[in-house]
Amino acid sequence: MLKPSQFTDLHNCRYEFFCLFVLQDNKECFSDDVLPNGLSVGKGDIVFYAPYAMGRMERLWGEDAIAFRPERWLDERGEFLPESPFKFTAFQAGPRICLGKEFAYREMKIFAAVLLRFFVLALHDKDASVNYRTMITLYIDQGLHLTATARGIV
Ligand code: HEM
Repeated sequence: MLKPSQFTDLHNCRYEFFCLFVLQDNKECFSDDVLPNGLSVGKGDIVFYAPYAMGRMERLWGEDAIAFRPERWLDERGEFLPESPFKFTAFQAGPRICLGKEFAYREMKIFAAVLLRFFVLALHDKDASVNYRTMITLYIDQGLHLTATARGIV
């Protein structure tokens, strides 16, 4: 059985993953407007934003922005500290924020908890380089080959 702290760990990992590996999205302007940085946009303009780039910006996340460091989502007591969805944009923000966000997190945690409860996973080839293909959705080039060994059930 996973302890609550391990669920927190899974939650941090999800955040860290989505912060680094969501590519891009776009919006169409409903009316003429001015963005917070002073840029004017007109009705019908399409505005693209790039969570992939935002997730790597040191200005937003600090000097170690590029590092996979799930602890960054914890406060000093080790409790999960959610970030503004306008900064952590994987699920977007505002009235059209992803309706399935919590469902998606729950689903991923249950899947990971069950998988890790029954199997130990190890890289098939520890020396192989792991790269992703830059496409609309990111996936691992050539796949990530793992060896799954059943855990002894206690
Ligand atoms: C990792 C998984 C997911 C990611 C990264 C994700 C991300 C997003 C993003 C970026 C949007 C666009 C929001 C906008 O246009 O401002 C969105 C919309 C939406 N998502 Fe998700 N989503 C995920 C999973 C799910 C799941 C599992 C469901 C349903 C069970 C779901 C339901 C929706 C719905 C209904 C909308 C439209 C909301 C609206 O336009 O009002 N999503 N999602």
